[in-house]
Amino acid sequence: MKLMESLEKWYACGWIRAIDMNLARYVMRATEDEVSAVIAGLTSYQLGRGHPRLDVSNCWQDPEQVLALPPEHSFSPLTREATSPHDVITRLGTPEAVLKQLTNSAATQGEDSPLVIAGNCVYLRRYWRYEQVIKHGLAQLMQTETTPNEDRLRPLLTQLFGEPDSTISWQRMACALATRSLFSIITGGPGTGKTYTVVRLIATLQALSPQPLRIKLAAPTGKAAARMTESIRAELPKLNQSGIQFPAPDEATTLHRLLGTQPHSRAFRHHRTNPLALDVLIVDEASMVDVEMMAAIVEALPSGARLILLGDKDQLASVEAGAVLGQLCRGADAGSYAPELAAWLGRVSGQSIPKAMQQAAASNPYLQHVVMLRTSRRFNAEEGIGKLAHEVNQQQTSWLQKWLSGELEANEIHYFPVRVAGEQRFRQFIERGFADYMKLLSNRPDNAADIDSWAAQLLTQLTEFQVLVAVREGEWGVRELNQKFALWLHAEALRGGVLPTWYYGRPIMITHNDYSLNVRNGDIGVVLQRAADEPLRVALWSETKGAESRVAEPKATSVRWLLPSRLTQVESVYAMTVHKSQGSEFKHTVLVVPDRDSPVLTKELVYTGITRAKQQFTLVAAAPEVVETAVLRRIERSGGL
Ligand SMILES: Nc1ncnc2c1ncn2[C@@H]1O[C@H](COP(=O)(O)OP(=O)(O)OP(=O)(O)O)[C@@H](O)[C@H]1O
Repeated sequence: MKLMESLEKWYACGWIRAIDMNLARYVMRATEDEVSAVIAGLTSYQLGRGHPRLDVSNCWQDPEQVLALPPEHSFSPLTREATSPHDVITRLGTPEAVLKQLTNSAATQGEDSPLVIAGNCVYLRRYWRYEQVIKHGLAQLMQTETTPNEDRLRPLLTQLFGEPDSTISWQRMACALATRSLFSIITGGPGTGKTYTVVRLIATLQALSPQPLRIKLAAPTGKAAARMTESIRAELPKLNQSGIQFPAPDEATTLHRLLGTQPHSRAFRHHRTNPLALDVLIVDEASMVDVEMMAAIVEALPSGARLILLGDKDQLASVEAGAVLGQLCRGADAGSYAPELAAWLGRVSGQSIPKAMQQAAASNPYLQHVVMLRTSRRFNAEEGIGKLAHEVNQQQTSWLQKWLSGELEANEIHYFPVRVAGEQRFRQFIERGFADYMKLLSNRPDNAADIDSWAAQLLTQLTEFQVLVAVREGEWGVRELNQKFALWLHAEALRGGVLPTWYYGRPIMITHNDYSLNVRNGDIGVVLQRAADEPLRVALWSETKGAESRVAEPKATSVRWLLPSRLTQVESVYAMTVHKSQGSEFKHTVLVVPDRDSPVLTKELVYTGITRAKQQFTLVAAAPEVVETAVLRRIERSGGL
């Protein structure tokens, strides 16, 4: 079989996407070179899995593993006829021969060729360009020195963080470091004080600037932006009470809104020649930002503006290509600061950077601009959610095994073994979890004036108990569990046992952006009737007002109503995927791990699930060994930043 025929077979089996095959066919027509065509198809396929490039040497070492082929659940009868990844790779030639052939191919030559080679890696040109924009943009920001006068900074830090004591305050260090250049990252797990620090950083930057700075706050999703606004709103009065006054920033907005989406176009309104009007851009939940968005942010920054990224580097990366924050923070746990920088930080903070964290030449240059916050103020690192999150993040399974086997008593965290999803005990658990929601649902006020606040209560109630799942399909997938939960919870109302698409009390998640309706992917709503004789309507939070509203002003909660017929892409949200839960927190978070292992079960996924919990976390899993295997698997995203 010819190489292209093998690829066609993979496509017919559903192993690769139409877009991957079409690119391979296009390159084949344009170059008549099978090697270039197959590599183009594989590069596109890897992109669909979140990798901005195909790492040839890596892939050649273990093609099945690197390409995750054949897929876990390949039901196509054609599968038996498909050539193995190992066979296809071997027939392409050695990595050196393939790279040489690609270098001489029309597929990589000229400004408009579809592929680019960089070292041992192959990129689709667009994604190579995104990485270049980020690399060059960040390099420029990092090189722009803005080191303030030490005698001015030192007292400011003391005023904001108190007198230095013997315990190193990474928050103080983060604030100091961010004043030195136009780029910085503050990373840390939940409750480590990223918001606490950034509010003080805003105060510091305003105090150091001769004129008021235009500071913008943004996040990748509407939910994350709303949470950022809330966290900052809660933190501001504490500072103001201690006598520190500074102009409050506007409410956080989504990155899409900030950059200005345009109908039917990937391009934003703000870019290199029409930059944003701001002096400081602070991006929260930066782990969710993919390479394309990061390139757009960097391009749209006006000259002289500062970029500050906040986020948890250990969380799942965006489903789109690239794990930007993870790559920029490579090595942040160990820390690495140049001695000259460490000395300066020591002088302005009154505390010393540990010797082990001082190195003349760090392998990752971004680390000079990264501070990792290490102490959670919300969770106790020694027990409960904090301990579990820590052990999972460190991929330590001995404590986990003890907990899963019931040997350890633990507060806040519960392990609930469930063999099959239909189990009565599981049903009762779910019914208990949604009991308050269901009760509220059955208590619709008679007075029309109270309807909006009742709907707001219901929307708030949906953040009290949330089931998160790892996979979409199968008994433990989001689709089947949502159906099951709906039938359990609404058994009486749905007498025939059939679920209509729209029914009273259905909680929904919007699954795509619709700018004409002002709804965003990830927005949560609930289907209600404002009165018995009224049609069903979807209640949603009214979106934040962006630039018109200041964080210092009290939050005006409002609900808006849409007819279901206007919403074309929604899902029920009794359960949601861990990916969709990023940027949100729930009082009681339940993570459901399927009964069989799969490559999507990773420590990043489990960690992200656990850290969505504010007060209680329940792990539902049929087999503890699947959880352990997941914790031992890391996501390796190839990228060139
Ligand atoms: N140095 C500190 N002194 C006193 N309180 C602090 C300090 N740092 C943080 N806190 C408090 O700890 C809580 C968590 O901090 P914060 O919300 O800033 O964390 P975070 O990293 O932004 O959390 P997340 O992103 O998970 O919401 C807040 O109530 C904050 O006021």
